[in-house]
This record gives sequence, C-alpha cells and structure tokens, in this order.
Amino acid sequence: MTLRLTDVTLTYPDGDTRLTALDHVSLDVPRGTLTVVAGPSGSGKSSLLAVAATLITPDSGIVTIDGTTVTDLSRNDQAALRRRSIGIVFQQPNLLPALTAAEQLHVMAVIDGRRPASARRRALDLLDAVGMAAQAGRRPHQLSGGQRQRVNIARALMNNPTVLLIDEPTSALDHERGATIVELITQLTHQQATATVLVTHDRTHLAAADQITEVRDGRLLAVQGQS
Ligand SMILES: Nc1ncnc2c1ncn2[C@@H]1O[C@H](COP(=O)(O)OP(=O)(O)OP(=O)(O)O)[C@@H](O)[C@H]1O
Repeated sequence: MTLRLTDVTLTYPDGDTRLTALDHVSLDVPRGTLTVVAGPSGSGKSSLLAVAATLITPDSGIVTIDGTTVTDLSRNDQAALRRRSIGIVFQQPNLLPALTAAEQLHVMAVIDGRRPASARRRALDLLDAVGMAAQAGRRPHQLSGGQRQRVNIARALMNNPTVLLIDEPTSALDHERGATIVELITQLTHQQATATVLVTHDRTHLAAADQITEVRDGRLLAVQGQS
C-alpha cells in the first residue's frame, strides 16, 4: 500500500483540555487511485492531510508511505521523504509572482538537485499534461484562477511523487471549472500512478473517486470503493 494511516489520533490544545481533530483514523490509498475525503468545515479534513503529508506528527497511530513508517522518522528524514515522495496542492495556488509557469516547476527540481535539462523537459511535459503548454511563459497575474490551479497541480507532480495530497482544489472556482479540475486530477492520478487524496466539502466530487470516505468530528465513516 502506498499511503497507509493506521489508527491515527491527533489532538490540539484547547484551553485546559484538548480537542480531538482525528479520532482513530485508518485509511489505505493504493497507487493510481483517487480517494475523496468529504466532510463539513471543522471535521478534520485538513488535519488528515497534514498528518499524511508528515507536516504534523499525530499523538498516536502510524503513517506509512511506500512501506516506510514515517511516524518513526526524524523531522529531517521526514522532510527528505516529503520532497521525494509527496506532492501537496494547497487550497490557494501559492505561486511565486515573479516566475513564469515553467519556472514555478523548475524551482522544485532545483531544490531537489535535479539536472536543469531533465527538469526543463519534465516541467514542459507536465504543463502539457495539465493543458498549460501554451502558457508556460506566463506569470501568475497573466493566468486565470483555473489556470493557476493547473500550474499548482503540475508543480506538485514535478518531483514524481507517489503520494499526491490535495486540499479543496476548487474552492476558488465556479462549478464548471471545478468539475474540470477534478477530472484532470483523476486523469493525472491514473497517468502518474499517484496515491491521491483529495479533501473537500463539495459532495459533487465524490463521483470522480475510486474510493470515498466521509469525515465527521474527526472520525472516518464508511470507506467505500467504487467501480
Ligand atoms: N492549530 C490548531 N489548533 C487548535 N485547533 C485546531 C488547529 N487546527 C485545527 N483545529 C481544530 O481541529 C478541528 C479540525 O480542523 P481541520 O482544519 O482539520 O478541519 P477541516 O475539515 O479541514 O475544516 P475546513 O473545511 O474549515 O478547513 C476543528 O475543530 C479545528 O477548529
């Protein structure tokens, strides 16, 4: 299993007590499949992504990625694994204003120490895969919200991650553009063979999923596969 959460509990300080954001959560996500986690505001979706991304260490439970138990690793080793194996798409496309679409992707490869020529090739291939080849030389202010989100998704795939984590990718888009982005995420999940988790409060995205699950008050309700 590429991404596995086993019996994960996460709490935050809340005055004199602690608030349980994730309550004994278990989830398996195989490569090449899309899991949609739906739930209302405050149910624990972002916390689940942050734990899967190794950005937050849970109070208890185990997270494994590609067979490595990440909850056992040092913070440095977690960061190295994150760079190598995890692509994260945050809600707001936090692109760098001065860089072109292609350069947004290059930066990721440079951080990872990849050779410029192969990085340039992969960046252009990915921009093509997200339908943005013609806009490779544009800066964020010259792109629409949907186009920025496409660059954001391509950037997350730059280092060839096995796990792709996506937080509310359509919150800034209208319904039609949102549906197109979810379709694109489904295609990329199959094409790039990522174990993809998309969290959303929008139930219309459930139809795109290979596996759907609902989160309420930090608990995962039934996980169901779709075929
Ligand atoms: N850093 C924090 N400190 C304290 N409590 C937090 C913190 N982050 C989240 N929480 C609480 O944990 C619970 C789960 O929050 P989380 O952000 O994971 O939910 P969510 O489903 O992603 O919500 P939204 O859809 O509004 O982003 C909420 O009750 C929230 O108030």
